[in-house]
Amino acid sequence: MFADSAKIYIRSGKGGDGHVSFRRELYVPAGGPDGGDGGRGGDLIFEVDEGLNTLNEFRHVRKYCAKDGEPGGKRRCHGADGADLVIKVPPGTIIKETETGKVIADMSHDNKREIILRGGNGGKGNQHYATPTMQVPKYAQPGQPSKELNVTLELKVIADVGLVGFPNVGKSTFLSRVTNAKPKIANYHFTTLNPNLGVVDLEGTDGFVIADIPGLIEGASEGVGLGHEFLKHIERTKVIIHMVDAASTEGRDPIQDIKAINEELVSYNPELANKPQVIGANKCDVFYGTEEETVITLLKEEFEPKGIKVFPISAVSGKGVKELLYYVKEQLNKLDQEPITFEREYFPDEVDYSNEPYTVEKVEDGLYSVEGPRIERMLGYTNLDSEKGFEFFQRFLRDNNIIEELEELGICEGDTVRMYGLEFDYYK
Ligand SMILES: Nc1nc2c(ncn2[C@@H]2O[C@H](COP(=O)(O)OP(=O)(O)OP(=O)(O)O)[C@@H](O)[C@H]2O)c(=O)[nH]1
Ligand SMILES: [Mg+2]
Repeated sequence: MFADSAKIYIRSGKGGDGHVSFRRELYVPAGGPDGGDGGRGGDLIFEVDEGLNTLNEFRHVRKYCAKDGEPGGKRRCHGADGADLVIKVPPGTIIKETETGKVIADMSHDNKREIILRGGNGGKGNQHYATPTMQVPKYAQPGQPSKELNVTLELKVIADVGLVGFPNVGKSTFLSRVTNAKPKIANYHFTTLNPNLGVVDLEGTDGFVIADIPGLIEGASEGVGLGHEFLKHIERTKVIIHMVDAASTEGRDPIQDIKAINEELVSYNPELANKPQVIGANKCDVFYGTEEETVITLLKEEFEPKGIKVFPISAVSGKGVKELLYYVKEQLNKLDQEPITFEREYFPDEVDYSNEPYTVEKVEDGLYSVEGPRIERMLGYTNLDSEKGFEFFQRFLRDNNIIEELEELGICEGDTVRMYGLEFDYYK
């Protein structure tokens, strides 16, 4: 079965915690701190594998986690780094955040490898925290937490040209006529359920790729029929060949058909209206006498003033097909050669923690405590050893009104503030 989308859960590795330990040597009564640093957590990486062309594998495994970093050890022992996890995807895979549908990465063209979630840094061991005033630091930095996300993978067909139209108008017949592809052709609706790709080998040119998109119907943009699943493939094509049953073999009006499909395209994505479009007025071999001229003239009068050229063709006999292909190639050449890529809209690293709660409490006279996941996280990220880190820490307390709250509780100079095993003296 062809899978063109999959939902998975991904997680980077957590950083290993820093270690708290003290040197113990014979004849040395109180050795200094020697707790080692934790290892880095593994990154979660997506990589293009040119040999893949479906997302089938993601049907079986839905959870992907990079390895956590090991904690630091005694005697300055550095914890091992966690292994990265590399997820292989076919070219043209788009990674979106599941809940918002925002694009995280577009794995196509030059983008062959991208780190989607970074592993957490390892925490520093207590060996780093000895200062002249604190000889026995009982604190080590926790490792940075892992990052997790639910993502949706979508495989978009990368073709220069998309064949769109109602079911049964002859899209697959056309594809089989002009390319090496061998799609199923039959006289019923929705013969094609998955997009087929084919390469057009056009004399004197470097050819191009056509995708045969499954039949669209009214309401496709709202998910009716099979359209919704496949409309997204059209977004990536540069030129649209709009196939229509000009001979009305099923009794429908070709002009109304074209208008209906174009409305679906635009309501799915208004930018689709800007793509160059060419009409393949198919099944012209069915006409008798002057019928063809009458219908083609009507089509031309309706669409050519809008810049959409009409080509009478027969996908079965091959009549008119070459002319249409050369015109399509001309349109492709006119376009700016920039490949279509999807811009990044979602940034997993910029998760907003500003709503996480914290508590500021008076434990006893002269002792206060500040706690909460946000505080712990901040301490985990901050190297209090460095001047910059300490400045950041103070600014954080001020910006988040923590100092203000402490003052409201009646803190005085020289009192102690406890945060996750760390103790600070309060001075204005
Ligand atoms: N007379 C005639 N019949 C055609 C022509 N092109 C296609 N057909 C017939 O129309 C029917 C549908 O053709 P397909 O190529 O399967 O149509 P499709 O647009 O791919 O259909 P779906 O995959 O169902 O959307 C088949 O019976 C074809 O033989 C043509 O140029 N002339
Ligand atoms: Mg078909």
